[in-house]
Amino acid sequence: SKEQISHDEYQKTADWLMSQTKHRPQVAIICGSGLGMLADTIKCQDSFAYSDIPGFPQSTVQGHAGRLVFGELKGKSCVCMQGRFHMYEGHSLLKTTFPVRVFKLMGVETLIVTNAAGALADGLQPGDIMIIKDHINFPGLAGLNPLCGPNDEKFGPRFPAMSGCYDKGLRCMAMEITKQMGVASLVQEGVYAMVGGPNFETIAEAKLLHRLGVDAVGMSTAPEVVVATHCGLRVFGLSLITNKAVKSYDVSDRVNHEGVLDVGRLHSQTVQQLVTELISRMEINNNEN
Ligand SMILES: Nc1nc2ncn(CCNC(CO)CO)c2c(=O)[nH]1
Repeated sequence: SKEQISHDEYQKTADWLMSQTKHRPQVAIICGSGLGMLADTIKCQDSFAYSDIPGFPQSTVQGHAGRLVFGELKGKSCVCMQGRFHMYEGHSLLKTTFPVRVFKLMGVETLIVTNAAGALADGLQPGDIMIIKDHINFPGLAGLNPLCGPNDEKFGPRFPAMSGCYDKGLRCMAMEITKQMGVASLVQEGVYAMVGGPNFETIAEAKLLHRLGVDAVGMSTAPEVVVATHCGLRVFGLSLITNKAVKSYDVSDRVNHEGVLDVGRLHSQTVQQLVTELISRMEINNNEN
């Protein structure tokens, strides 16, 4: 039978975390492959290994630490996932998106997701940043969706709309920040596609995705954004482009994870600066929860 996670299980994890830290985060950040050092810039940290958090899945991918870091970034209370969960690890989509609902129950209002992705658009090069304008959730289109099963009305509606799920205001703010950082030439908006993985896509699959209007491809992010949108979080997403997807049979290039992590480490500074500046500028509703 289909795995279900009860509201109480989310609540239990949220309550445990709120008993362990005084921080009440307004912003949650999910760090993608090689981008975990963003968490290291958080001030007054309280951090927890995923293995110590009741109900949390375990990270198994190189480049994904497995720590939940609470603290302050530019005066804003944040929680950062140093290491995310992927469908290809064998986690159910309920497990990969479990933290999002826990963040919601802790009072988080904005989710920032980052990932490493392969470029399909010709104008995107390794080291570039793609601000996610929208996504295509291929597993979700085939019914691999974290919202499948009974709907929990306490989180959101049975049939949630997804149009405009990547907040326009935050996207405009981010574009403005990249101009002021002097890196606007490395940044563009685009469509992100999630594929299941763990294998990288074939040449025919890369050509198909490109033909379908996809700009960057990865193996994460869409499920977390679907769950975040369902429960009313504001979402901002970006992809660090770590390599170009192979779209031609004439080349012998092959993508590998080590290369993905190398580019991630090389360019994590720019991602970190952009995300930190975005957090410092975003208005936060100081409504008491
Ligand atoms: N061509 C291509 N290049 C990529 N660079 C990063 N990713 C995202 C997947 N990241 C995995 C493997 O590095 C780890 O989560 C991809 C991808 O899916 N395809």
